Amino acid sequence: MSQKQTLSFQAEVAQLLHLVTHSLYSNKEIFLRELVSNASDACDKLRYEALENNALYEDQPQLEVRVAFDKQARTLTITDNGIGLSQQEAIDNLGTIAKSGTREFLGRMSAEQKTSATEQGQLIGQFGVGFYSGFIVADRITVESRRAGLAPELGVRWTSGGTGDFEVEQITRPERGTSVILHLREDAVDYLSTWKLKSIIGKYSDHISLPILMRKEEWKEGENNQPGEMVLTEEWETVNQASALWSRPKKDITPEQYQDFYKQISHDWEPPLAWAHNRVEGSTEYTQLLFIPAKAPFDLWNRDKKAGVKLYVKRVFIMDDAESLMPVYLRFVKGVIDSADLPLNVSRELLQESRDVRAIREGSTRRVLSMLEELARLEKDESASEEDKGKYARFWAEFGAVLKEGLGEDTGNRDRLAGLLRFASTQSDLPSVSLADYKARMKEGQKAIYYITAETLAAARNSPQLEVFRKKGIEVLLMADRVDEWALNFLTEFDGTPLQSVTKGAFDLGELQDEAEKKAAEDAAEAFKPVLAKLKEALKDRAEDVRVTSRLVDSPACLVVTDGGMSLQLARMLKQAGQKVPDAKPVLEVNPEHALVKKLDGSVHFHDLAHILFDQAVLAEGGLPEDPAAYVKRVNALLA
Ligand SMILES: Nc1ncnc2c1ncn2[C@@H]1O[C@H](COP(=O)(O)OP(=O)(O)OP(=O)(O)O)[C@@H](O)[C@H]1O
Repeated sequence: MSQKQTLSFQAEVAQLLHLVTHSLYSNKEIFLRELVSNASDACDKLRYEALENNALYEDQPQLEVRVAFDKQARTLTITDNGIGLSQQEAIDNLGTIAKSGTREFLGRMSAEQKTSATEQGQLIGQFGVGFYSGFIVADRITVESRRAGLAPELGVRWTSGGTGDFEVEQITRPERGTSVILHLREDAVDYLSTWKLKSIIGKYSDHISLPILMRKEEWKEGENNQPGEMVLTEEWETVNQASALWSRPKKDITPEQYQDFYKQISHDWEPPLAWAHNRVEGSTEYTQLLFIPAKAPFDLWNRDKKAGVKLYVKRVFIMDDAESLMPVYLRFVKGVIDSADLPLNVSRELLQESRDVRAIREGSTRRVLSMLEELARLEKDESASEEDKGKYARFWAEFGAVLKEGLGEDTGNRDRLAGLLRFASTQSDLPSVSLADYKARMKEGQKAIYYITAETLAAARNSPQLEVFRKKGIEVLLMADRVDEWALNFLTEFDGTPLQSVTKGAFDLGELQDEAEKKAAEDAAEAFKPVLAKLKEALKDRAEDVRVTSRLVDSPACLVVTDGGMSLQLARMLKQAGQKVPDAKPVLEVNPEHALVKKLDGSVHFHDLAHILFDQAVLAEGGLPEDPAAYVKRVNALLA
């Protein structure tokens, strides 16, 4: 390519650019953080590639980022001597967005048009606009670059006004690496100031492990009675600390620095809920700096998304999607792990097999669980601030459902995870009941932790199955997260007490029922036998069994499944997702005390009533009658 080419942005980029320039107004300065971060990534990449090919350093082994401005030309330029871009890479990387979930994100942004610009800005910030954030302050961006290892003539100039298209052409560029030249908008000229730029770099990029250089300024006395001013000299000075934050001693780092670092690596605008910074010694040595965010990212449910923990080896960046470092159910954790033992050229395959990596992963998982346990402890700590007390509830609201995946995924830590669970219950509208709280409130003689799963909390709360529990004042945990049913399969007991679904298995409150109640139930069952036999016959295609129950108080009937069977709700969910579900019939339980059930005996409508009972039990449980029209017909026949 020697000719200038004009190319169109991928549709998503054009959309994103529009959002960027319209929503990020209130937090303009982040553009510098993004561009410096890209420059630093480019240097990391060079260092990593150079492990195999030292020649890539050419004659410049000292990696650095330079920030310079030109008041006359109204430009701000960020230059790095990192890996650089080939022409094709410039077209591919600066014209498209490779991130997974982009389309969903943009869809959501347009769906949330009504939210305030600030909120939109936060969402975009989280998404990470990266390079394109330059257009917040620039009405034109020129990128000049040459990839390390390519001849000087194979440089590239990319330029765009940030609307529909961009131009690329071949240039000669002796220096390796990239310059991003921002042609500032009129309202962004205050960035043409050493003081301003230094303060932004200090705020966001201090920890970047490369030196960030700016030209030194000097005071120059005015001549001919003119006032003096600061002028730029030819000398460059380092304006950041240039030492990786995590490699500094804890005592030298302020909470603000931790928070700023977190914002830098996560693109989050909110400070994290908690962090842990430790040097782990022993057979495997590494440093971990891990953060728990306060807000879930837009793609939390994408289990394939990039993990949030970056891997470094002796402060050299290795990779940032090292899922081997964190289990999937902790995919919301952000941070850095810096190993002292792994080889620098560690490959993905090696990562998966390495004993060191396994030790790091286990250690980091335990560390995250400790952080969460500490937040949970603060909830009940009288001396904690209101903010600290509320942190675990905030965490749970954002990430609770993800953490539950761990019950199935991480058997080794199941007990600790169980301690972190929180639920709504018949005694608490808020999802704030822990299994330990529940146990402490159990009735005398109560042998199990009772729970119910349903499609919504309201459906769970109003389920007929809870009637007798209410009557007896026994608490039942209410669950309506999609993962609950699956996750609870893995948790059969807590601290020696079994968990029991109130919709599964035969009803047995054990010692919670007194002898008289048991006797009355047995008598009723005995007296009801002939009717049961008829019901079984009438419903033989739909119900596995029909039996008398004392779990109901106000409702005539309900459906249950056998112990260990799949709940009707899960079966429905799987069917909706197009999965095969074993065809198991539920058990119909009837309340012999209910007027409608009493009416059955000797009724001329016996057959219709039997089916209505069954269909109503389906409805009450959140499902639909198999044949809704037939149901309506039967009810109408009785009403007429
Ligand atoms: N200074 C640079 N040197 C080399 N390549 C760069 C530079 N800046 C950007 N790029 C390339 O452009 C791509 C897009 O950059 P952008 O900042 O939009 O996203 P990203 O860096 O991949 O994602 P994120 O900002 O969320 O980390 C980068 O992945 C990189 O390949």
